Order: sequence, then structure tokens, then C-alpha cells
Amino acid sequence: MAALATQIHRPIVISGPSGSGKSTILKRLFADHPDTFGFSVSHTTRSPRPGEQDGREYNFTNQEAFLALVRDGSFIEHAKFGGNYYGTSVEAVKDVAEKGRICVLDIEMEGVKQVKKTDLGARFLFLSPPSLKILEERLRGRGTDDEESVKKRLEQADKEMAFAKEKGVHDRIIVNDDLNRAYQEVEEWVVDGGRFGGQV
Ligand SMILES: Nc1ncnc2c1ncn2[C@@H]1O[C@H](COP(=O)(O)OP(=O)(O)OP(=O)(O)O)[C@@H](O)[C@H]1O
Repeated sequence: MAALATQIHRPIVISGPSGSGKSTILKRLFADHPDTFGFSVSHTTRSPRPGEQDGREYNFTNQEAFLALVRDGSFIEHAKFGGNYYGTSVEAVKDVAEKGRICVLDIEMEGVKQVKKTDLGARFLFLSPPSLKILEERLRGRGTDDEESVKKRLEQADKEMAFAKEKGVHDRIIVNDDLNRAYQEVEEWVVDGGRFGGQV
């Protein structure tokens, strides 16, 4: 049988509390390895904006079709923002692998659980802050969240950290204390001697 594209280009799931440094590290990884990684194209029920193309910025759909996909269990994650639905489908992740790229999913705990139920064969990385106290400092330092939002993120962080400690959830846990060191560890694990975790 032909290998699944996702067995050759195995998706990478990066999770970790808000403020643990996922975006910072991914930005650097993408810059150091151009044309290697990709993000999946999300579904949305919002209308396309000028210049947006179906299947490029989003897979544009209507509410009925979106909710049918939800019922079929097609989404890894979905949510409603500002009256519109958004979701990441399993198919969209497979599409990235079929285009010869490694799909990177930056998702939270519930999404991690969903990915585990699929046949995506993903690799799981948890980026941990050195401590909740330092996480709080970084969230405040980032300056993008008000007091209420910082509080919520810290409560959620506590849950994410507890979940990450469960056996077999992640393939790798990296503590983001010193950014350069943490980045090196992430890069080494992702690149995996040039195999990128490939099984075939
Ligand atoms: N090792 C580090 N040392 C000090 N500051 C860091 C380190 N890593 C990241 N930061 C800073 O911490 C803040 C949070 O990082 P970032 O926005 O990348 O987190 P995130 O995990 O992507 O969060 P979210 O899930 O909310 O998008 C940023 O201001 C970033 O510059």
C-alpha cells in the first residue's frame, strides 16, 4: 500500500500555555527552514474579503455545511468568533503533507486530544515555561493582554501543564528558559537529522 503523505511529512503539533513562546520559536524555525513547513487552511463561515481566495486564505463555507462537518467529526478544533465559525479540518492537514510540506499545528490541549484520535501520525511537542511565575511575567511583558485575560491564561496554563505531565501525551517536552537554547532543542527535535520524524 502506498504510504500516507502524512507518514512521510509527519505533522508537528506544538502546544503549550499561552505565552510559553510558541510563536516566537516557530517564527524562527520557519525563517531558518523556508519551504519546509506549512500551516493548514482553516474553514470559516465568514465572507471572503477582497483579494481572499477560497482554499488559499480560508476554505469558505456556509453554516449548514460547517455544522455538518462538525457532526462528522471532521474538525480537529473549531470555535465561533464574532458570529462566525472557524475550524481546522483533518483533511486540511493532510493537504499540507500532500504538497510535500510538514504541517505545523499550534493548538491547545483539547486540539491535542483530537489529533490523537486521527490517523495523522503527528509528532507532539510541548513547550513549557520555566515556571508559572515567569510565564506571568512574560505575558505581562508582551503587553497584549489585559488583567482579566492574563488571569484566564494563567488558569488555563495550570491545566495544560498538568495534562502535559500525563504519560504518553507528548513525544517531547522542551522548557523555554533561555530562548536560544530552547530554540536549538526544538530545531534539533523537529529536523531529526534530516528525517523530520519520517517513518517511511
Ligand atoms: N525564552 C524566553 N525568554 C524571555 N522571553 C521570552 C522567551 N520566549 C518568549 N519570550 C517572550 O514571551 C512572550 C510570549 O511569547 P509568544 O507570544 O511567542 O508565546 P505563545 O506561546 O505564542 O503565546 P500564544 O499562545 O498566546 O500565542 C513574548 O513577548 C516573547 O517575546
